[in-house]
Amino acid sequence: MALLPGISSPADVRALRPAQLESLATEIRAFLVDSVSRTGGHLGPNLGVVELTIALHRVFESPRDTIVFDTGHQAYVHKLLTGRSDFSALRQRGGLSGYPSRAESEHDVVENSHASTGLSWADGIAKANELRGAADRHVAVVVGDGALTGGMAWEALNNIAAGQDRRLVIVVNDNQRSYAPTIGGLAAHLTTLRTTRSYENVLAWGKRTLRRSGPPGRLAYEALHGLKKGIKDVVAPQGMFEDLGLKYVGPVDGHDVRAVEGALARAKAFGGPVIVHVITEKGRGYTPAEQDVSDRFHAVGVIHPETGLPIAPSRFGWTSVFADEMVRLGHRRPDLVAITAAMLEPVGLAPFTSEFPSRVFDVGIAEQHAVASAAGLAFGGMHPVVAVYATFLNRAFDQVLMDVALHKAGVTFVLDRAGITGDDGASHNGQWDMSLLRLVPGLRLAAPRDEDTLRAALQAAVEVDDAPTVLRYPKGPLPPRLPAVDQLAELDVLGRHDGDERSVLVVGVGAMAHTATRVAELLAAEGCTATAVDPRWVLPVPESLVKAVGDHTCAVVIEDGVVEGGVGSMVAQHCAAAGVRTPVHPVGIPLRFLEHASRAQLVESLRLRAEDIAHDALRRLDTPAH
Ligand SMILES: Cc1ncc(C[n+]2csc(CCOP(=O)(O)OP(=O)(O)O)c2C)c(N)n1
Ligand SMILES: CC(=O)[C@@H](O)[C@H](O)COP(=O)(O)O
Ligand SMILES: [Mg+2]
Repeated sequence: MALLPGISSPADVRALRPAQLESLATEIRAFLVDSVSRTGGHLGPNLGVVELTIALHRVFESPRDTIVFDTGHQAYVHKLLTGRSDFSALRQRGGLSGYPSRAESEHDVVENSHASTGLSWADGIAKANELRGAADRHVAVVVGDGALTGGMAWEALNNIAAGQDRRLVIVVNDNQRSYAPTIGGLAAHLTTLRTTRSYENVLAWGKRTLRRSGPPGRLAYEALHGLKKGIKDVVAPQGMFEDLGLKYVGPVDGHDVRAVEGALARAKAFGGPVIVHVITEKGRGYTPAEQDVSDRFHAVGVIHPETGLPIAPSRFGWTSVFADEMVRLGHRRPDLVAITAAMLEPVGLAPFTSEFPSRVFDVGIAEQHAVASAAGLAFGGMHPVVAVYATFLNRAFDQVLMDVALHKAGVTFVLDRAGITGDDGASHNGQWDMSLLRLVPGLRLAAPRDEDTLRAALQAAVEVDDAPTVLRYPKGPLPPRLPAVDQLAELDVLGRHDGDERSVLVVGVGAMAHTATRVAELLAAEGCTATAVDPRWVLPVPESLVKAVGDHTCAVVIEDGVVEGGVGSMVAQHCAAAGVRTPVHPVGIPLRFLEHASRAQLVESLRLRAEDIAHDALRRLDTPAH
């Protein structure tokens, strides 16, 4: 009889007999493949943590004990074991979030999908437990080998090691991958730890046989055991974790649910900070994922469950244009180098890597290091292009400001997934970059509207060697080309409609230029005079844009970013400073976190569709100024 339908809480998992656990794991894997192939999601990471998550909920008593997932994309099994079995609308409005969600369950804690913060959360929770007289409660945190390459993880480990009495179990989910194989010295160290598994097996044999063969055998075993410590130090210098004062348990086969349960129970019994090193396989148990060299089905769209092939082939998108133009520029500019933070394929640097393997640096999930090292590369005479998702640049703002801009370094930042992305939830929308980066002296930011303007912006950006330059573009397929019909200084005029005295300047930032063009048409249909323009470079605000605003009775600035401090607010500020009295209305994302939904649903609910913007503009125009 199927076990999964009978699981509605961790207590049900703990009530299972050990002999039932492998069957439960098999059922969960089948569920994940069947369900996630219909909705899309992080199939590979979750297939790799089935046994681990079962063991976690058998050893720790959530929510009395706290279980934290770093990045959280691997929490589907946790959701299944904590009473959430309807994955039919995963990552869709009204359905389960693709990450932990407190609104969904008392078992969920960290909703932030930015990697490498889990250990800090765990440190804080363990300190709070101690201070609130709940020191007997345990905190377990699952952190991937990729997330461990983030600097915050090491800041946290340093602090966790200082709390020797805090009940904190760090589960290193070592599947040797971020998207691609995890890079760096840490990955190498984890590898040496993994290779000691053979010594563990020899030692286990020694324990079983030698110790049963009387005093000589016991002596032999003790010698072997001492040798093992020596060997481990030689083969796998335990120092990194143990020198930090952290006990180390492992490596453990992460797909042997009883072995993981035993290791977690031992770690829990220590009563202090312990690392449990669990060896897992991303995509485990699903051949298309296991055979996916690129990223073991890290994140898939809707796929054929039998083959793993995508139902809808991915279309030529913004990322592909960047990828292509980078290669073209790379041939022309030997000083051009590229930096990725563990997302080489997703940001489009694979073609550049194929052509110029020595000129690409994958720094791991380490955006702050990526930016500061870019300042170093620029100092050394290179022109770095740092390619990250817009939302992940947030954590490297200080490095952009103080390491790049303060030193007038010619570094180009390419921000993919800028604006509303939607289904990955609140922390993945690239909505803050323009409001943040407007504060950086000397920084120049371009928001291309189509393929031609993206190529032109990248070409121009890499020519700037005395200031940071930034390009930002959205997720997904390219919109049609949108050629200018005229020019107003450096402003591309996209549409010009003569009408009555109500003259509206409609400014489209980046991909919103397409919306702006439509808004102008709708306003013209209502008799207004309407001009749609795209400044292309929006930071600093072009003077010609301020002048164009002054030539109209009102202006609307449409951007796929936070309105607070965004381009629209800057245009209004510059107009006020220039004595231009034309009212400027910023239109964009309000100052709040967006629930997970499709981009289209969020655009509609935020009234960012052309018809909504035109309607609101008309209402303002027809409302007498008080
Ligand atoms: C700060 C930040 N940068 C980049 C990402 C994108 N990202 C999401 S998951 C992931 C790889 C995580 O690897 P790992 O921690 O080993 O987890 P696994 O998927 O292997 O279980 C990356 C780079 C992110 N979530 N946060
Ligand atoms: C958690 C994670 O992997 C994210 O970075 C996200 O899933 C990216 O999704 P896209 O690459 O599809 O935008
Ligand atoms: Mg990993």
